[in-house]
Amino acid sequence: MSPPNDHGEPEDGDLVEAGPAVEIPAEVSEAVRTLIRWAGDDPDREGLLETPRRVAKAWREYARGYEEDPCRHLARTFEEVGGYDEIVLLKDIPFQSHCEHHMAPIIGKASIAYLPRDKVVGISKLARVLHGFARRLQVQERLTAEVADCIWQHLQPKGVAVVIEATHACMTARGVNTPGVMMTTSRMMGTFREDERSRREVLALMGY
Ligand SMILES: Nc1nc2c(ncn2[C@@H]2O[C@H](COP(=O)(O)OP(=O)(O)OP(=O)(O)O)[C@@H](O)[C@H]2O)c(=O)[nH]1
Ligand SMILES: [Zn+2]
Repeated sequence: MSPPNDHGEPEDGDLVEAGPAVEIPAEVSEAVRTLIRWAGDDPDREGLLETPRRVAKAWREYARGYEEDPCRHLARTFEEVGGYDEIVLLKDIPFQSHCEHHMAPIIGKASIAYLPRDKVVGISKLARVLHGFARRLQVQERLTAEVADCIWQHLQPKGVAVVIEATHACMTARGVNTPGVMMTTSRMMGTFREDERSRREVLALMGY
């Protein structure tokens, strides 16, 4: 089953609803109705009649990252930056994802930094790359690695540092039921991995 291709603008990560043209396959509606029955309720009662459509629409949004290659946002770069050769950091970017084990929300923030070699990218693009990978079924480790690898490959910088902190609803709202606990992951590449002073500097800028 292929996702709808009616998105065009706005781009991935923008806070909009899936468009009205979204067609919901009968098998998706039926799957949600089955889940409602499994949960112990009646999918034909009035309050739940529209729920399969709403859930399907919501999942088109949660899974928008599958509709594109998030690294495409790094295609447009700038070389004229007045000789700037220090760290570029986008700090505390809020994001939402879903864990691939329980399809439960992962809610957190990411700090993304790189040390440019000969080109920089429009700063919003770092957040777009993050959202493109986050709007998929994920584990936090892979999300962290995918964002860092994408920047490393497409900007060929001297260093990349990505730190993500998130809460996992599968831990806070079920299972081990431990609210308030955060998971932290990081990926350091190039200078930030090899040079202790650079690593400390970027972590300090991020507030760690
Ligand atoms: N490493 C990692 N683990 C995750 C992530 N998201 C969820 N998990 C964990 O994935 C694990 C799945 O464990 P399973 O034993 O297969 O599933 P489960 O029986 O539902 O486990 P519990 O959550 O402990 O009830 C759990 O320990 C989750 O906390 C993530 O992003 N990274
Ligand atoms: Zn989970």
